[in-house]
Amino acid sequence: VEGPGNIKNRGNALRQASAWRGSHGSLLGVLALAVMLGTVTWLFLASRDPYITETLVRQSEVVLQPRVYTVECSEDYDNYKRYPGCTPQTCGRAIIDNSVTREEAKSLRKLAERGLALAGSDGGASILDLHSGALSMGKQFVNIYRYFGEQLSDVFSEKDFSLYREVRARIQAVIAKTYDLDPSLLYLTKPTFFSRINSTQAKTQHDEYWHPHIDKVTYGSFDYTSLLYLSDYGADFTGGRFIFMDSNGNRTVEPRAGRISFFSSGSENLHRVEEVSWGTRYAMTVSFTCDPAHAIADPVMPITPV
Ligand SMILES: O=C(O)CCC(=O)C(=O)O
Ligand SMILES: [Fe+2]
Repeated sequence: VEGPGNIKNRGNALRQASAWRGSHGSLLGVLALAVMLGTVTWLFLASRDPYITETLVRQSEVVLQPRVYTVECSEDYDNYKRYPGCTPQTCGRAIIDNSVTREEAKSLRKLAERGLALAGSDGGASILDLHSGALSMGKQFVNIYRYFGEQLSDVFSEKDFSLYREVRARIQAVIAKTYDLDPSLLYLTKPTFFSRINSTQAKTQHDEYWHPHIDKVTYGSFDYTSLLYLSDYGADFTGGRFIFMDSNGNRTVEPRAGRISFFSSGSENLHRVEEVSWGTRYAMTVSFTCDPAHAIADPVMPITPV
């Protein structure tokens, strides 16, 4: 309950304010408006993730025809021999969800889980490369074929390797079809690997998967990069979106099990992976070169001596 004193005080204050407003009214109004506008703008910008500008495809969507985004090719390809029918002439990105089934993606994830359970990085990012045999272990890598030898027949089967080959061939076919290439002129190249990422703090540079990079610079032989996602953004993990870093903003792909994202590997497709904040993210990197000298054979089940 306000006493008479308070009412009097307020009366004085109001009188003083109105006298002041008499001479400075319009200036005060403009200032107040500017401060208000500034605050609203700041709140709006601060509430947005500065790295995300546009989502190309959400986890919940199912893309049944390749969703293609064309970007101008960089000059990177000029520094390499050109292979007609393969070297990118149209560059860009594309996403497709029905070339690999979710069942197949699940089987591949199980394969990756079993392989990575043999060791794994101390930091948040582990890889398993069935071609070279490289497997993250602690702060380094081991060669599974040498290190685990015969034990591997308890971990992998011929079926796992044939599934890899089958899926690799289907990815190759969809890339060729989308970019109007001769599929027989694309060759699998290295490295090709499964990745497992969680939110454990990085212990070595190998764990720092989130840095922006250009695959053609990082891996040399790549002309087309593809990623087959083996787990679901939002359900299996959070963070971990794939981000194309264009000069006019970022464009993201939300991983979905069975989703293939493929793109030309030059600097027109600078990209990074957002840090995983919760859960575990599995993916498979499968890339192709136009240069037969950089071709590798499909991984094969090691023959165990009898
Ligand atoms: O896992 C991803 O989404 C991208 C990985 C990547 O950029 C790479 O392997 O070069
Ligand atoms: Fe990459």
